[in-house]
Amino acid sequence: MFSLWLKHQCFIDGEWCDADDGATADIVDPGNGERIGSVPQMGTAECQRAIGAAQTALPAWRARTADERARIMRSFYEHMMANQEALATILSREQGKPFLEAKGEIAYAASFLEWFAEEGKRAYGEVVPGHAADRRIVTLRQGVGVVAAITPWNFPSAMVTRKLAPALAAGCTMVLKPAPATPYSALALAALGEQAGLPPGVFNVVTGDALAIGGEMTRNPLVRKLTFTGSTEVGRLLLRACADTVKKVSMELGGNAPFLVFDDADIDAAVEGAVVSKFRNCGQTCVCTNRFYVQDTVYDEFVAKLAQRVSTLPVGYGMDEGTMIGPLIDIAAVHKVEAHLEDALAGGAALLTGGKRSIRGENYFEPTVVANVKPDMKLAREETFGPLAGVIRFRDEADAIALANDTEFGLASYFYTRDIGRVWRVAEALEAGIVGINTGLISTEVAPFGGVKQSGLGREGSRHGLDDYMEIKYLCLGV
Ligand SMILES: NC(=O)C1=CN([C@@H]2O[C@H](COP(=O)(O)OP(=O)(O)OC[C@H]3O[C@@H](n4cnc5c(N)ncnc54)[C@H](OP(=O)(O)O)[C@@H]3O)[C@@H](O)[C@H]2O)C=CC1
Ligand SMILES: O=C(O)CCCC(=O)O
Repeated sequence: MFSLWLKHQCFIDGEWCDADDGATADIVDPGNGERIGSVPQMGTAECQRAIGAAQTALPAWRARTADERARIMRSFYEHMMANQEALATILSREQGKPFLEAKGEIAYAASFLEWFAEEGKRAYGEVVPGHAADRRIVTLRQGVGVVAAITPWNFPSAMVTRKLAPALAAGCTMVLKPAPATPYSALALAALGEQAGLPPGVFNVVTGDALAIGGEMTRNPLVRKLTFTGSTEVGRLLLRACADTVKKVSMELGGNAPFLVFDDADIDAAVEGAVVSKFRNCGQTCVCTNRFYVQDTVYDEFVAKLAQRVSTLPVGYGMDEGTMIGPLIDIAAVHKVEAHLEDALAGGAALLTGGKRSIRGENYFEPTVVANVKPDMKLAREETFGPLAGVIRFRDEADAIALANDTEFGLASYFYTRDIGRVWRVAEALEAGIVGINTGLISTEVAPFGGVKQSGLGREGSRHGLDDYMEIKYLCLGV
């Protein structure tokens, strides 16, 4: 079953194909260094063909009723769930996350198809009271057209469907460039979409050179929207590149999530929430907590309990039973964690648990907790994207809010308190698109996911996620 969905070719206009020059790139399991296989290393010409195919497929896909599209999407969802274990195996092997987490990601990824299949049926327009007795005003919501998508390696399945599902529901067609480290989950989705009945050209996947493919996607006037998840740095480049053809854009960029623990919080619950929000996917999630702030009076209790809990998290290969912390994606990611830890320790932080590479292999790093962290240390200023938790003290509510907002990012934030007045005050004051209150897990297909400040533009998931793939047209009727 694993190999059935392991596709080593790209998918353009309903055909499985190689790069024009036959070039390929090897894909390696980050957990054991084994070569899984190789995929085409495509460039400008192949991407241009994929965009052409998406443009050709657009009129017929757009002309179908929402219900016809929904039936195919529902079948796509069912194919995913029927193959959940095989897809999770591919995901865990190419990305490294524990198999159970990978299974969870497949269900999460599939949920977008199910949810948007239904939401597409509710893409209502409106009748606006006219401005003159002989005029009638009506709005239509129409799909934006051909969409280009660039997705990251940390959620190789869910970040695809979170973009693909609303696009399909809106009547759009898509060309996807998955991250070079994790193409197999995306290629498996192309195969499942084909089985579910997506017509040729509606969903195309090209793997290969980021600059060549990204360049074509941003330059080509047929592409009417670019949707991207990745770093803020690359997001800025893509935004600039889209300016010449004035594309609609969605940007899910970097985060620097604060996690506040007030003195009235349930500390044990806060520790559990902290572990979930920090160590999910080995800390490689844009909504992972990056900075913990704990009120003076409960600081010692919180750090002691957190360190104790973190020291019990089993590190191991993703496919091994019981693993909760898998490998990082590559050695560069390990170096980033080490640099942040070194900077903190040099500045006087105290290591409570972890602090070194694991004996499991070179991409493995022990889950780590450091106390006495200062707000100006690297681990609190930059996204670590790894299993390193640094804990900072705060005095009072105003202090906590000021510290939390002292960043150019604004994606997720979390806080624990049992004071209902504080719940409202802090939730309103935090500069973030997402606020987890007494929970460390905020992701679901039904809620609008996205950031403020330099964490991005637009929302994914929920009814707002459909809007990002639609344009409003208004009709002015003389009667
Ligand atoms: N918001 C999020 O979910 C994510 C945030 N990050 C953050 O970014 C840091 C770096 O991770 P990284 O994987 O390098 O993320 P990047 O943002 O660099 O890459 C994300 C995707 O964009 C592609 N890309 C890069 N440059 C271009 C370009 N000029 N045109 C088109 N596509 C491009 C990459 O391909 P290629 O690799 O071939 O360059 C990859 O597929 C992480 O440590 C983390 O802090 C990373 C991943 C996800
Ligand atoms: O952008 C990311 O890092 C993926 C977020 C996964 C989620 O929805 O929680």
